[in-house]
Amino acid sequence: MPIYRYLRNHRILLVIIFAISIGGQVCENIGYIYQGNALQSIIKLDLNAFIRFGLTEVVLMLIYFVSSGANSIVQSGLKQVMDNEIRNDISAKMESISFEKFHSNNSSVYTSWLTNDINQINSSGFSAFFTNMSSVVMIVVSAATLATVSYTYLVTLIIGGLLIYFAPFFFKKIQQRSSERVASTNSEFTSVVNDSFEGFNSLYSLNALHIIGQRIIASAQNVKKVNVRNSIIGGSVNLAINLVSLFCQLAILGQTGWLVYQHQVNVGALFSSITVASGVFNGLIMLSYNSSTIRGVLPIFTKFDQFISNQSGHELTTLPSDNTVKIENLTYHYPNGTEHILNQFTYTFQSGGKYAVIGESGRGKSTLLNILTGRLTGYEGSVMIGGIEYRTIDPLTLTKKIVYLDQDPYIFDDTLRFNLTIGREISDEMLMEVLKETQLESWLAGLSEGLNTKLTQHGDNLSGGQRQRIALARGLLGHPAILLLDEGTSALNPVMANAIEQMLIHRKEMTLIMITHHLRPELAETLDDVVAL
Ligand SMILES: Nc1ncnc2c1ncn2[C@@H]1O[C@H](COP(=O)(O)OP(=O)(O)OP(=O)(O)O)[C@@H](O)[C@H]1O
Repeated sequence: MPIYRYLRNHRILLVIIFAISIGGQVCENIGYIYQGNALQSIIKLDLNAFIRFGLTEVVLMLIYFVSSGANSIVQSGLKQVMDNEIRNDISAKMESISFEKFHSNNSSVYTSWLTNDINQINSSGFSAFFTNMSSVVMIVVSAATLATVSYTYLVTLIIGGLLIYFAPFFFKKIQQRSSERVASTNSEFTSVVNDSFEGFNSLYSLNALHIIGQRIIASAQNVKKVNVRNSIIGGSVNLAINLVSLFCQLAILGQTGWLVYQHQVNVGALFSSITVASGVFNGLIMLSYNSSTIRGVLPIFTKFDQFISNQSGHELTTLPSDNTVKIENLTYHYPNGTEHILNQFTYTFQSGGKYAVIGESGRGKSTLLNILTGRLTGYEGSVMIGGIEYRTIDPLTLTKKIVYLDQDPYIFDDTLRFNLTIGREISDEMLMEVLKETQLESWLAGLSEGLNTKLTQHGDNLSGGQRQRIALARGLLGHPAILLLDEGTSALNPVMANAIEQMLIHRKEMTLIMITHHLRPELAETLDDVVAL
């Protein structure tokens, strides 16, 4: 089972938790025996023995409470560690995910994985495992305690135990389906909430902010419905187990009554036996219930594993020095679309050449750049860099050479420095140089905290032109061999746009392919070619 993958990494802590559980449980059970002895003493009117047995029981119970408390502290720390291990595993796989694979889900789905799903694994997986561990200890220690009173109890315990443990297996499939429904509805809900808030600006201008509440409430109703259904299923399983347990406890009561009647045990032992026997059955109920809860989190792991395992099998991770991009008979159609885009397009972009791509809206300009950057892979025809077919190259390797700046560059909720370096080691001198090239120098001079100025997510505290230039600056800092610009200067005034375009054109080694809707004559003159789609 996948949760054991994570538990196995912490064997020593698990042994400690197990040992504390056994110690605590032994104390609790001996405590019950002393309680029975105290009762028996008072029946015989032996006050001294009653106090002695009573006090011993109190001490034993205190030890049990302290050990339980200590155990839950250790368990809670360990659960957090394991939650983070799962998050790390998913994040690590994201480092090599293909562009298409990532976009096969809405980004809020990943948010839901790392929040809702991990919370569910924590509460229904790891917590249930620890409860199971103490249940097993409770069952074994309590059964052993009962056996010291009479071996005949063991027969009833074994039959009852099997019935209680296996009762939920009748509900296994229905429970699994219900838990899959809960996980997918939770992720849909996160997606709707995200989408509604992301659309705030558009809804605000349309005076339709009430739509946010409407969509969220409609989706929340679904969450409620599947959770209620899930609780009904869980409740039915519990009811079945509790009925079996009640039957078994009655059997133990009858058996104990018979032993007392036969003078084989005294009234004190009868009292302890019934208390300890209820411990066995409670342990069995918890074991059975939690085992089915653990099975319920399996679909979450299956979902993670399926997503993670279907990575692309491209082998090539180094590229030739020749950066000529040769396209032959290229046609693409989106998996969810019907039309053929770029019908049999053939063209060669020379290494170091400067190109503009023009064409009416919808002709496939952005699609072409997405293919050239390796983001879209399922094309027909051939695309080669330095004579090597793209299909044989790992798409992430292509991004080492090719930088693509799309129409909507993302600004992180972090400093200007981070937004430029993205964690790369780059000197301040180099940052200043690129800021000068992208005409951001005078803007930087006005920032009180300079490179350490905080930018907000999506760059809400920036103009469209500033966002474009920051994105261009961080792209140039990667020293791309090929720069693909999708309307990269559209938000700039013509003077600034011209200055930046000329700076890019003067980078001799770099191939520049830029989509533009407004090809100014002075730009067209300086280009090697204008590709019309
Ligand atoms: N993710 C997608 N799924 C399905 N169809 C898409 C997708 N993206 C684009 N298309 C379709 O592909 C066609 C080409 O789109 P593309 O964005 O490449 O055109 P474009 O020439 O860049 O347009 P624009 O100048 O308006 O940006 C369009 O008909 C568009 O509807």
